[in-house]
Parts: sequence; structure tokens; C-alpha cells
Amino acid sequence: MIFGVIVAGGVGSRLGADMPKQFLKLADRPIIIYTLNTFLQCPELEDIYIGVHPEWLEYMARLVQEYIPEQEWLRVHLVPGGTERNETIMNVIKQIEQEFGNEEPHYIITQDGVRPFVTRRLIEEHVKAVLQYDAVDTAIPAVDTIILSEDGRTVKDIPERKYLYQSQTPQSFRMDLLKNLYLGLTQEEKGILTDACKICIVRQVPVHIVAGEVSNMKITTAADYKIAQVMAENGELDTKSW
Ligand SMILES: C[C@](O)(CO)[C@H](O)COP(=O)(O)O
Repeated sequence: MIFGVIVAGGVGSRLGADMPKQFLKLADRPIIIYTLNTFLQCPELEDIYIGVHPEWLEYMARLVQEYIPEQEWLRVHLVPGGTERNETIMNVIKQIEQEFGNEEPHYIITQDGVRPFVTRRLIEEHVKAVLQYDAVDTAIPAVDTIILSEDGRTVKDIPERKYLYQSQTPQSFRMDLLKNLYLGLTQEEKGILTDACKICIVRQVPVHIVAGEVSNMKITTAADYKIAQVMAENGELDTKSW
């Protein structure tokens, strides 16, 4: 089976708001609701799991009831998040195994809750790709020159831009592969992870790339939030099912 996994375990808001950024509104709905709605529109996905910080589980449950049609409620599962994103993904994997067993291989399409402009095209390409490759990233070519600095004051290196991409989500995996690789990492290796694909890369497991979209931005800063609001006003959000 194939499941959507929305990662929304953070409590911080680098936007300076009084709630985690995934709950801030774009147009008339919370950011995470757009992300969830696009995933729910994909019939290839059995159910959608959302990893949420334990203190925000009740709040998220109320949002689902308020904004998601009742006939879809059974497809949405909330799971307490962990201390960081890969712990949250592991909590979700544990929950899926408890509910659906692990005799047949399962696949997960993971997504940042704060990427509300994700498209069905991206999710559907991931569904096809993960069945073939077991580990799949989303990326767009870097348009800026990327510099390497160890101290933030001097440039150590400037890698050739044609080899550099920016990673996005979805990031998709055969579930048992990701779990076993993660369990085999040392604390030091876990400490350098900023996404789930790196779990594969540190163990030399190949990761396939699906072409991302510039519009599939991650809302991290106040400037991102302003850009997202303008994009929302210009009809970039998927609201077809509403
Ligand atoms: C997974 C990711 O979106 C790829 O660019 C990114 O690493 C997430 O980072 P965050 O620190 O969880 O916002």
C-alpha cells in the first residue's frame, strides 16, 4: 500500500507568529489544510498520516473536522511527532505497521506540511517512481551560485552550479528500507540529517530525482509567507475539490 505522510511536527515559528507556521492562514484556510487536501485528492494513496507535535494534536484534529469533508475523515490519521523530522517519520511508520502490518511492502510519500503548493502531478510522479526506485527526492536546479563556508565568514569552495539542485518534498521511500537504514545510523550520523533522503545517501543507497516546481516553495520565513500570500491571491493553490 502507498501512504501520504505529512510532516508537521514543529512548534517553532521563524515567522514570529504565536502558532506553528503550518497553521497560519493562506486565503481563508490554514496552510496545512491545502497540503492535506491535495494529498487526499490522490486515489493512489490509501490513507494520509500527519505527524503533529503532541501539544497541537487536538488543534489539528479540529482543523480536519472544520475544513475536510466528513467522508474523508477516516483517511486522515494524526500521529504524535518526534523531536525532529525523521523521528516524526519513524513514529508514523510505527503507526502504519501497527494498523496495516508489515507482511507486504508499504511505500510512503512524505511531504512538508508547509509546502501547500504541492501538485497532484508531483505526488503522482512520486507514486510511480517510488514503486520503481524505492527512494525518490524532488529537486529543482539551483539558480544562485551556492558557496560552501565552514565558519560563515569566508568562502571555502564554490561547487560547480550545473551539479547543484535544491531539494523539495515529496520525498518517497519503501517504508522498511527507510526504517532499517535509519535504525542503523549512529547518533552522529543522525545529527547531520536535514531531510529523509540523506538517510539513504549516508548509506550509499541511490535516490532517484523527480523534477520539482519552483512554486512548490517551503514557507519558512516572513518573506516566504508574504510571497505565498500573493501566490494564493493569484490562484496558485489547488482548491478544485472545494
Ligand atoms: C525536506 C526539505 O524540505 C528539503 O528541502 C527540507 O530539508 C526541510 O527542512 P526543515 O528544516 O524541516 O524546514
